[in-house]
Amino acid sequence: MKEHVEKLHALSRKPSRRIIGLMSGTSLDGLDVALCRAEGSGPETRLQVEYFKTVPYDEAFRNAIREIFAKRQIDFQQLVLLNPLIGLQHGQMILDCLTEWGIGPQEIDLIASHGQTVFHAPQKQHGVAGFPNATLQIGDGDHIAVKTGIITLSDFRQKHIAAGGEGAPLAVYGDYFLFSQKNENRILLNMGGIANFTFLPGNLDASVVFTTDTGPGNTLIDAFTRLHFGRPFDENGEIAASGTIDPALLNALKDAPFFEQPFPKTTGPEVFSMDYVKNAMQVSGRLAIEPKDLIATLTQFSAETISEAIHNAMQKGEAIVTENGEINAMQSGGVFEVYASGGGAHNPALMGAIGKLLGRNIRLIDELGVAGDAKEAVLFAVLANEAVAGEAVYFGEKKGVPGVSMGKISFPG
Ligand SMILES: Nc1ncnc2c1ncn2[C@@H]1O[C@H](COP(=O)(O)OP(=O)(O)OP(=O)(O)O)[C@@H](O)[C@H]1O
Ligand SMILES: CC(=O)N[C@H]1[C@@H]2OC[C@@H](O2)[C@@H](O)[C@@H]1O[C@H](C)C(=O)O
Repeated sequence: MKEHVEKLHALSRKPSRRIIGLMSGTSLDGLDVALCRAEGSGPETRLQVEYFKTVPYDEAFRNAIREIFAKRQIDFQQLVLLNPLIGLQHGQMILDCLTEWGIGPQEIDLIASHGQTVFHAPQKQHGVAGFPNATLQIGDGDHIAVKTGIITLSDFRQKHIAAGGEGAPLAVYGDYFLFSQKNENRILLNMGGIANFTFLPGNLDASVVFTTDTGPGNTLIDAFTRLHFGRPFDENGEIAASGTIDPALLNALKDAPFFEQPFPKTTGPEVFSMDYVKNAMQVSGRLAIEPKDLIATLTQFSAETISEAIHNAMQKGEAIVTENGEINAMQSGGVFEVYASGGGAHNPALMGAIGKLLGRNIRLIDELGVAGDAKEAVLFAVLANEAVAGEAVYFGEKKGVPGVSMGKISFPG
């Protein structure tokens, strides 16, 4: 119906847009809902977070997702049923947030929905000849649009893959638009289930902006804290702080092809799973390790792989992009600031270890005006803002940051 297209056209010309960004990540802790007001677009984007809430998932919903999450073999019907159910649940969670905030759905211009990643399979990881990079996010956007009455953009990662990327990390676009600062080289480190970072050069050159996953953030710490301690995560890193790092197990954990791959690269719990850890325990002869020592070692594993990735990317180097578009090193001269976000920023054991390994104070993204827990949801609001109101931005020829608009549009009627 053309009224919808006309509405979209009108909101692309509004001086500012109210956009709800949604993120539910690999930790399955809940849905992050960020109500943002965005003005302008691209590097001129100005964004204010008006409201933010993480709506926790109940145990039954979380378990239903876990049945199919990051698994090679699943009950196919469960996947099909969850696709609309997650859309409906997310739609209801948005309506509940709006009621709590005293805002009507008609006051919102757009929803930007990440959906739930159920399987991430970059070519380098699946290795199946003739098949492309692949990733799947479910939680259908049409269901969110119809449930809320709000135009919804969803399924952002497919365009990134279609344009040559691995479908992640997508944070890089919003990171560049919102957090670049002249004369300060910045690393924005996000530690969710999986950790990633964006490099923002102090000369603001978009063609040098770069992003990559580094490996596990909290996913393994969470899984083994759940198994051995019956808690969802190692609150404030207390278990890690009470344990001793096991060097043999740590070495075995770090022995994976992912860590040898050039930047940019992406991964997920498909690789960094409980079986991955059990295999490393076997290889290193540490099957009987004390649970608290295991948590300490897994925390150090995340800290070392994060720090080494940042260190390797930031070393002095001439070549930034190799002939085939891979990243060699940054022209940072080793001078940069690190700003952390995501749940891992609340874990002092992890933060402390990274600071020690990098020999610098790790700052919090909150200093730059956005709460660390809200950042990923905010970044999807930025992607939706770009899709409806942005101009083309050229990010150079390197891999991982194609200059394309992302998100599929669902109209409510
Ligand atoms: N106080 C705390 N102490 C230790 N860890 C914490 C604390 N608060 C949150 N976390 C960690 O943060 C995790 C949630 O992080 P976050 O919401 O950023 O992940 P996500 O968005 O689901 O993952 P991803 O970014 O990989 O998709 C929790 O599962 C837990 O491991
Ligand atoms: C496939 C997928 O969902 N990847 C997530 C995950 O969580 C962190 C890391 O792995 C990152 O690559 C990505 O999310 C963020 C939001 C991103 O795309 O920037």
